[in-house]
Amino acid sequence: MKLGLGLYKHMLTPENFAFAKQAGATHVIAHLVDYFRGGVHAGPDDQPTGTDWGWGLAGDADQLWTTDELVALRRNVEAEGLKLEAIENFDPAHWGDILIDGPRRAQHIENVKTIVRHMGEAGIPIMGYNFSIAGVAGRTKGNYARGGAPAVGMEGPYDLPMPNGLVWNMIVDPAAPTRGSGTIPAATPEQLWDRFKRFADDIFPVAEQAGVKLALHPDDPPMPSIRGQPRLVYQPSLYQKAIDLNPSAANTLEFCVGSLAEMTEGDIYEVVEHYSRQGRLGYVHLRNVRGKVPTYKETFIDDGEVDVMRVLAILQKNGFEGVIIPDHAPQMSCAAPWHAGMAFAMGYLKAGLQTLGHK
Ligand SMILES: O=C(O)[C@@H](O)[C@@H](O)[C@H](O)[C@H](O)CO
Repeated sequence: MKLGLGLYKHMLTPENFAFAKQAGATHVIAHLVDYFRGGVHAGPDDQPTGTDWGWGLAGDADQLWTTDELVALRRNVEAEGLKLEAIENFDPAHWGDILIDGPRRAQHIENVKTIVRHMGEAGIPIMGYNFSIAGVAGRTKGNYARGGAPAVGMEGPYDLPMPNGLVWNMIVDPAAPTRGSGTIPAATPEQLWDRFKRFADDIFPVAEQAGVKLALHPDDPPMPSIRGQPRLVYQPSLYQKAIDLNPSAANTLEFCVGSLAEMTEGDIYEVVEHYSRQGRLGYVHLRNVRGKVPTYKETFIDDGEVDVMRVLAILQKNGFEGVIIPDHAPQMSCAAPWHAGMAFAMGYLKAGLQTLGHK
């Protein structure tokens, strides 16, 4: 097992790569979608929570990530003595119509094929993704964690219908907020699973050929529906449905222990055992929480309901050799809230890995 650090797009800098290295990381997971562009956020280093118009503006629909820029990113990470393990999240501007089965679905499928091929050419092995219509929506922020540290959680369901022009909690039609253009029709769970199966059937063969694995994140937060739209993996057993849907070696999991622990069903240790035994974990988000949806709260990694050391031991027992990242953490009261919170989480994970014999 290897320790990594996830960095948002605006944090992909030599200084933050050096921070990752100093905090004990050997790998980086890079977000290339700018969640903070044109939205309402407490601050750029914070986790995005957004407003009823989501996190902010999606990217340029016509500008896919090129092989050259992916190679440059990988080389920048390697220049600091780290490895680039994965890119996390497609840009809703590039793939949104796959999620809502919109008129540009065929083009968006070609976009994803192109991005996956470019990743293979650039030598980046994993693409983390979150197959969700409403996206990471409905989270709240508060002084939820130890010592009143700012953290993310949920304060109840979030059912406000999604306006047209919003997909995956980001604005894909910049004119929509001023034009007012109605709401997206509610899909059915069957329709969502059909969209996922068609995506899998179209993309996994291309990913296999490109030498890239796709890693599916569970719903965050893992509610059966958010904003009137169904969710795909909101209970642990649904991860198995996603795995069984397509036997491709490219079909792996972005195994978020925090989101899984927020689910109302399952025993987290049995869940970790069940999925790590199958050898289908692309990489792991290892963070801690108290409570379940719709009112869970994120905690410092040592202070939640999950015995993180026990999770590490199960992953080790089942031979997981991939990357583990804290994903996100409560912020700490000091000059560098995000970095301090992340450093605490990294130190804890590093100690846990060392107790299992990892350097
Ligand atoms: O704030 C964050 O970074 C999280 O919301 C992500 O872990 C997100 O859940 C994943 O990237 C999947 O979309």
